[in-house]
Amino acid sequence: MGQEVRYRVRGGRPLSGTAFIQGAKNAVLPMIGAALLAAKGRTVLRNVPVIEDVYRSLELAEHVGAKVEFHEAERTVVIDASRLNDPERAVLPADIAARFRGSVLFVPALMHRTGRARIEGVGGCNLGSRNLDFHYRGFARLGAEVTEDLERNHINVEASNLRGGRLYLDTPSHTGTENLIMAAVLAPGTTVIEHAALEPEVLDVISFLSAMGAKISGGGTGLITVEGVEELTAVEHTIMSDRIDAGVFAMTVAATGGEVSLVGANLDHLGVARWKLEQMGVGFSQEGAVLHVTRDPAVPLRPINAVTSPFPGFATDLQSPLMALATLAEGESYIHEAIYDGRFALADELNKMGAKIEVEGTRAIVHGTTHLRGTEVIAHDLRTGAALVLAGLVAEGETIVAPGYLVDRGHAQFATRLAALGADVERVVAS
Ligand SMILES: CC(=O)N[C@H]1[C@@H](OP(=O)(O)OP(=O)(O)OC[C@H]2O[C@@H](n3ccc(=O)[nH]c3=O)[C@H](O)[C@@H]2O)O[C@H](CO)[C@@H](O)[C@@H]1O
Ligand SMILES: C=C(OP(=O)(O)O)C(=O)O
Repeated sequence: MGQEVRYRVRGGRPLSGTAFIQGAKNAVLPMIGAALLAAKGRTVLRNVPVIEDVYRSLELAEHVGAKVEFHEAERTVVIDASRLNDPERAVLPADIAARFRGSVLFVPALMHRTGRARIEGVGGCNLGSRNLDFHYRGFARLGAEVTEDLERNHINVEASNLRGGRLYLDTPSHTGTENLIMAAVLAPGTTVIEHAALEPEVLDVISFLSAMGAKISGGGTGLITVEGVEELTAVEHTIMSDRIDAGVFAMTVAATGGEVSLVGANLDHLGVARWKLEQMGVGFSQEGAVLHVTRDPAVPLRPINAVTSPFPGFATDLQSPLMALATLAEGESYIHEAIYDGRFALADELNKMGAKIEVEGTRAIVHGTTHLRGTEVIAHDLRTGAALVLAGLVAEGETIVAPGYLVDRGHAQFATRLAALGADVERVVAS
């Protein structure tokens, strides 16, 4: 992982001012994979967040044969995938692919462009069991041959003859839906995906693919139909704003108190999280593309009950900052994590800071109000890291959150953007 990054946070300041919400991590990653489907021209992606997962994704794109430019100041990525046709290079090596979940989103382009893919590792946040069976079984139903090399822990996909088919997802998997759409767009015939994901990022990916020439209908209804086309064209697309980044900033304001404008945030994309935060005492008002968030620090936060579920339910990625926020509420909050069985590693870290959280399986009770004290805590995953920075901003004294790489996987310029609101937070790099 190279340099050691940590976040040093000192609590006690209310936040005020303007924060710029980044482009969505979970939209740009599938779009980098989708850009590789275009055999001609150059794809231009705008509003790309400058985060570690995007670096990894671009490294992977180069590894398989695409030409990539990342103009960071302009938040623009240019991808030329015209020479991506060498089956020998159709490999997702563990040293890159195991560092982020989005690596699995390269498989459809490799299948279509080279006829095969070898997956040597797929990473992402360590959230307990995270299967990819819907992806592999879906590829197989579309005509691919998927085999597992148990000795090496590799998955081999041979796909010389993809064609449309009827698919059903047991749960509406977010990347599963994107991956199966991408596998279907260039496969002759009709593909139907039942019980498809409804997340706004999935719809953004559909609109990107549609601009490229794909024929996709039913996005946002749970029943998606794809008519295979012969080729896709490289286009320009502006990535939607990141609803999880927006939710984390809104919850941080909820924790410290204050008034903040979130440029680019869309209240509708917060789904149920919006209503939960309002019940806790947070004020929202949307003015065009700017979301105003207020919380009066003199009025105690109310406790909350939340169950994570696919969009528009309470987003699992916002469950960690909600848990940190609930430690400040007056009374008992109940959280049921229904998507990932490994998301509660945060509770022990918050307890080290003085929180009182009991975990039983996938349910947690947060006893508030607690007075948080700064200490050294571990970011077990991306959102745990962000939640601990949030907790540090209301804790007495200094909180050190490490490894910072995990926060940097998904939040761009996190310390800089919080500091612009008056927070005392630094990203420290030890060599
Ligand atoms: C890169 C990206 O977009 N990541 C997001 C995506 O992850 P990701 O797409 O991996 O999440 P899924 O929606 O696929 O996972 C949801 C649940 O379904 C299970 N499952 C999923 C696929 C499968 O083949 N078999 C299976 O059993 C998973 O173990 C999990 O319990 O959606 C999650 C849920 O909103 C978010 O937390 C992640 O930030
Ligand atoms: C779980 C997350 O990401 P990933 O799926 O990339 O691990 C997340 O964004 O919180």
